[in-house]
Amino acid sequence: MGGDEKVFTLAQVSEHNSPKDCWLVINGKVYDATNFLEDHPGGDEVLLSATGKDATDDFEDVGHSDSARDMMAQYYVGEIDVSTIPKKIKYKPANQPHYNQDKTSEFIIKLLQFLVPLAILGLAVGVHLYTKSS
Ligand code: HEM
Repeated sequence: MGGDEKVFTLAQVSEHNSPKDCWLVINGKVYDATNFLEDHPGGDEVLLSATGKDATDDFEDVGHSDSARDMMAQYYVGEIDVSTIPKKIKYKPANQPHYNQDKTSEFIIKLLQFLVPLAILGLAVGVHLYTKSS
């Protein structure tokens, strides 16, 4: 590129957010998809809802084909000033309480699962022997 490409801010791109004027930001580039809206195999609604933001993730999530990527060149209008795109908020999971670290209760349950049937069996044998002898 000769360095003469237009650089738009996200605010400028965001103004083009209607079916008659639809611009998209994908992989740092700005596309005027207005004439493509009707022909887009994924429908015009997804494209319109992808305006006013960095649509890279939405675009990539679909897993567009190489031919779809080749088509993009004809809609290219310039670059996005990346400093105007809000930084992605990384999801940071809250510190989870380390539950059940104490394995003692688990061990006692296992022990009981073994001992209780044994005790019942022992009791049954005891009762049997007792009733037989008396
Ligand atoms: C200028 C930009 C775009 C072009 C040239 C384009 C082109 C295409 C093409 C050719 C297909 C057919 C399947 C394929 O070949 O991969 C397609 C499908 C699709 N596109 Fe796009 N697309 C663009 C942007 C977007 C964006 C930003 C989104 C999401 C917000 C999107 C969502 C979809 C969906 C949901 C499908 C349908 C997938 C399916 O039903 O199998 N596209 N697109």
